[in-house]
Amino acid sequence: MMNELIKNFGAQLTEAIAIGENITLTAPKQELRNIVVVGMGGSGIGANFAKEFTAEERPLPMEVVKGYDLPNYVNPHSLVICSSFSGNTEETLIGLEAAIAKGAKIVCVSSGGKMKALAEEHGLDFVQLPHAGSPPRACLGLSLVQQLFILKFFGCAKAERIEQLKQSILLLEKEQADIMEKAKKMAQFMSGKFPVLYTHDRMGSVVLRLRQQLNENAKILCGHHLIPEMNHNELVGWRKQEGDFAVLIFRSKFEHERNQARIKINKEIINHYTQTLIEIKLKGDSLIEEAMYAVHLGDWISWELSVLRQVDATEVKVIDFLKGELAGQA
Ligand SMILES: O=P(O)(O)OC[C@H]1O[C@@H](O)[C@@H](O)[C@@H](O)[C@@H]1O
Repeated sequence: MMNELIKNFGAQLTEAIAIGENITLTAPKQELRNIVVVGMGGSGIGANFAKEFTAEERPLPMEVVKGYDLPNYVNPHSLVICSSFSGNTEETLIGLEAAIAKGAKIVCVSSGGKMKALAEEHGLDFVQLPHAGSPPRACLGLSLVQQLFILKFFGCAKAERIEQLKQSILLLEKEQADIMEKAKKMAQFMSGKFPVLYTHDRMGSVVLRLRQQLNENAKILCGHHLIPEMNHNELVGWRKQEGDFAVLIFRSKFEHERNQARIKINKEIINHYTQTLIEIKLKGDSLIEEAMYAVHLGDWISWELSVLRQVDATEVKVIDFLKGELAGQA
């Protein structure tokens, strides 16, 4: 059941750190100049988090690819991390094959599938994830933590980030009951409304994650955007809205001070058009702790909404249907 998997998030982070502390990676043959992570859905988003968590210290540019095409600049000076929980996602496998052809330094992160077979065939670094067969989105902790360890190995993440992950586990343990209670209330607040999620640009992965979880677990559409960029477009879109919205603004201690000023004004403006706007203050002493707190709260919200809407949180039959149709057209 999805609620059991959600409940296990802290334990999953612990398991992931133990795996990360023991991974074996090999040094690149060429000096690295850039990083590309290829991954879709629940496996791609781990890279969005890892990119934000290492923004301060990472000396190399990092791009997250969620599609068929690797950037033209990928070459033997690139680190390409391919992340697919099942190891069978079409776009990610095509990206992996392209990275092999371009001679990039490659690390694969997967529980098995075709990705593991390709990694073995080409002698690539491979990080083995456990729990094959689980829904990839319920294994975010596993893939995200491995990406941080991989970045650390290549000199792109501070050791402190792992310590902050450990702190997050303690925070989640402490806050578990409160988070579950909050999630219930939030789900009631959001029920029957179109959720619009906002936060600041240093933690965009948080709202992207919640959007994905609301889509797949609660089976609803959702919008999300970031401040300040949404001040240059989406804010105008509020002017002639007639829908029923639930606006959630995730507040963080790590907002740029100008974003703090922006959020205050944004709230006043949006409140003219909808009264159903709430702020969620994220707990935690680091960006990583705040983000893990938000992931856990958001996952529970998606679960509670699935209960209210009487939908099965686990099934994603329409994605399976789509994949079947695509296979028929190969
Ligand atoms: O992590 P992998 O297996 O590549 O899956 C990536 C994504 O694939 C989709 O089709 C769904 O199954 C998503 O829930 C999943 O996050």
